[in-house]
Amino acid sequence: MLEVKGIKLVRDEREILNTLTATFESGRVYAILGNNGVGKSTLSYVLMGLESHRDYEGNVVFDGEEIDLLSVSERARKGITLGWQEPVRFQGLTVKEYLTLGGKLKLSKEELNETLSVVGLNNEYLDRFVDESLSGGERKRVELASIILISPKVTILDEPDSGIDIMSMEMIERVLERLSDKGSIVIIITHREEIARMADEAFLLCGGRILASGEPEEIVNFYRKLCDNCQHINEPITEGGQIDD
Ligand SMILES: Nc1ncnc2c1ncn2[C@@H]1O[C@H](COP(=O)(O)OP(=O)(O)OP(=O)(O)O)[C@@H](O)[C@H]1O
Repeated sequence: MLEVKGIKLVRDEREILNTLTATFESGRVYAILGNNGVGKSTLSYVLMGLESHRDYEGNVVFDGEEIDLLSVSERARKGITLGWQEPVRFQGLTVKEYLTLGGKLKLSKEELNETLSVVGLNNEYLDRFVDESLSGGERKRVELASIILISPKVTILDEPDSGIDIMSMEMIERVLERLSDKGSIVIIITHREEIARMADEAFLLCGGRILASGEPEEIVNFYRKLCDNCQHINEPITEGGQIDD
């Protein structure tokens, strides 16, 4: 279980995250939904433990242990992995080398091929290089395959569809299903309704706090009603007026 307890992160005297509290359980997919600039990526950096984002108040608790003082690599060793918004690029490294972590992961050909098929690539990609000779969408798919093979305990996917065409929503759904079947806590950062709908639970973020949480369909409707034409970015207001602190 991953718990976020009263996280507050301030930049330029602004509360980018504002006493944010949430609980994430194994084998479940969570969508963090919200407009540009509401704090979605910031939350993922706090969970990852990026050096630049460890000056927060509150606690991140993973399987009962406070991990606030742990670095990115220490958290990664505990099984917390982030898929970046930008597709990966590694000069001189083949897809096969990338997926097997340079040979450290002992994987059969079948396992590699099967995982590539989940992300919609065939085995001819194994000898290709993970550089600009692959399209952004192809590199994104390779990265998702790599995350499946690593089997993280927590998978944070920042805009998993960036650089991928609309036809590939099914592929993203297959990836999320595979990760949650393996027992991962999957947290997807998105502003796409189709992706939020794939989750078991959704959180709507605004002004660095959770404005609403619950069934994805419900939250998506709430998001559409409240945020689509929002004129007061990061100043959450409900129909009843300003939200209290
Ligand atoms: N170092 C910083 N100094 C000042 N403001 C910052 C800093 N880092 C982030 N912010 C601000 O914090 C807010 C939240 O940023 P964040 O990247 O988390 O938003 P987001 O919800 O992921 O947005 P997007 O959907 O555009 O990626 C933004 O208004 C951003 O400008």
